[in-house]
Amino acid sequence: MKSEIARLRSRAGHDASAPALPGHVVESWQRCLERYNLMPDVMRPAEMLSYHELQTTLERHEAIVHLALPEIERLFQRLVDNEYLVSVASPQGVKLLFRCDHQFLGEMSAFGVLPGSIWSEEMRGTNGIGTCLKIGKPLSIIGDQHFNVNVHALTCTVAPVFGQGGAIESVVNVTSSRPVSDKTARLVRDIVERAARRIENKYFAHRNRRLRTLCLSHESDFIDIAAEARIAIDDSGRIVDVSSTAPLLLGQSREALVGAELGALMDFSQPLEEVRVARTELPERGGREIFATLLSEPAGGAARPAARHSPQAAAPPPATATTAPADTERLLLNQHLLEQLALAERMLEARAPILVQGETGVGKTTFARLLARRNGRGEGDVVVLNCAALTGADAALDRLSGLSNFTLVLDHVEETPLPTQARLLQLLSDDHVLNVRNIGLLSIAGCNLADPAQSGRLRADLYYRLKGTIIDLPPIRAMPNIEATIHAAIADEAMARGKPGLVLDDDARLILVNYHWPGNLRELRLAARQAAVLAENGRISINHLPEQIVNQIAHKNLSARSQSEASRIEAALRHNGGNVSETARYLGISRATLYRKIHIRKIRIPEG
Ligand SMILES: Nc1ncnc2c1ncn2[C@@H]1O[C@H](COP(=O)(O)OP(=O)(O)OP(=O)(O)O)[C@@H](O)[C@H]1O
Repeated sequence: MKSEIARLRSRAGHDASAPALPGHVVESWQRCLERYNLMPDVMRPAEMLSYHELQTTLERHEAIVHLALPEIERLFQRLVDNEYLVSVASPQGVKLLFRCDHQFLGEMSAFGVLPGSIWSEEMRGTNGIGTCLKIGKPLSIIGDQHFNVNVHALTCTVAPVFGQGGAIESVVNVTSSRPVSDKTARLVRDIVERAARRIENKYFAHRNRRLRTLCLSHESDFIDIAAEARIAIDDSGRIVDVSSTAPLLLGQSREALVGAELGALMDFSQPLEEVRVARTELPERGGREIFATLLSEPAGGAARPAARHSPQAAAPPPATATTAPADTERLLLNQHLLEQLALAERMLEARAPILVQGETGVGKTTFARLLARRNGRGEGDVVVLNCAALTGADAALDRLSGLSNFTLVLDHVEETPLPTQARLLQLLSDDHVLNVRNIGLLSIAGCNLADPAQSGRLRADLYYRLKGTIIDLPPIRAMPNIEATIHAAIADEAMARGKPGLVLDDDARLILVNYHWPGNLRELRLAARQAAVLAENGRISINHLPEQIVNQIAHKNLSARSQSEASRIEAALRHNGGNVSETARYLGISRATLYRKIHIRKIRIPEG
């Protein structure tokens, strides 16, 4: 074997005295030389999909792309300081999702690492994505383990995401062009693998959303979605689908598991639908404990098929309800938002009600719709009610009581008229009924309902019925990295107008960073749109920004960075008529802190 490797090394133009190669690299090199007839020093022209082909491919893989998006963002945020590029590839090796620091992008594109680039082993030789697709295992391809000498600077760590029947559905990949220590490589591999398992488990829940699915774990708290295995069961209690981790957890092959009776495999002491968590021990696994929890059930009870096509579920939506439109918005998914989304998704899956609250324009409705759409109950099964416009006797509420299997979004819940509050409470009070009818409950409030100043808008019993998990979406001015949010909004609007790579002049940037954004994301989006439309010669200057924003800030000395906070505080004080308490609340800081900042920065408090 040693001489074989040396022979391969010299045939592949590599240093024959270098450390031993892992087996998967040797086998891949063999394929490159003997099967694909590749030459190590000849790079074929970068194989790329056209823009149109990439869009079509993205649409084809829409479900997994959608589910992978938050994971990719999370991975990127974790690894960004180490200059990693994060991507998700299709089963054909096409980089579909792509997240990379823009400073690093030029360097990566020189290696042909771009959105839409194809990284099959046949075309590119040994590489993370291509070799993972061949062998179906997580792996790293480090530096000169790549077959082609032109990409020896890269280190790629990858993990497959498995779908139906154990086929690879996508590959999660992180790439760096910096030397990586063994310890870092191991850590990164663990992070990537866990991300792949989380995507896989979400995808499992999505594709089996019409079936009863069980979540299995060695831990009874089910906190770590990456450590869970999942199985889907049909009406007769037979296993019809298993996640890639199920064979390992249950000590049986996929082939043995699919088609088996759940009851013959595991003996739970209580019926699963009656308990939150059931426990069993498997003799095959040395009596090791396994915990199971019911993840989803088709509507109408355990042993019945989903009610999606039943006359009830197919009834037209109530008159004042709107079915949530397809989520076509290009969202700015920052770390905080992604974490909130992941938390809310998990809680909604566990049938806990969610209350989304925040100021105008922070994205509450968008968040709720995105969440409802992702909530394993299927696209289209979302009913949005504008509570401010409902009367207690509204026919929409009557019709609601006949529907099953959907996510109910209650918008402007703090403005619900009192008679409607009573009726809503009546409809939503029975937890058991909501579970059996498979109804997810999501409310949106334009204020903090727990705030003493706001409490009393809702009856206490209804508030506690809807409260569940609270998601507070922050205003832009309270975001830790306002600048990144602004740049992302500009880049997005620029892209949508076919003007990628627009640059913000320094003055324009300082104005946007210093502004306090009372209209939040709505206002930012519109300002970014105006700037992108009016920009000339690839630059956005002060003249391209909305005049009223410029007027509020322009008289400041914008060249001083320290002005950032001072101007934001001054603008916030003006916005609140000089009232310090209101302004402190508005900025999310204490009154004492605000006074201290006013004193240090010598800020003038405007007359009320
Ligand atoms: N995550 C996001 N990324 C980018 N833009 C967003 C995001 N969320 C919302 N927006 C933009 O902000 C606008 C307002 O969002 P949305 O209607 O969800 O806010 P809201 O908090 O419900 O506002 P209101 O309380 O006034 O109804 C949207 O039309 C969208 O353009």
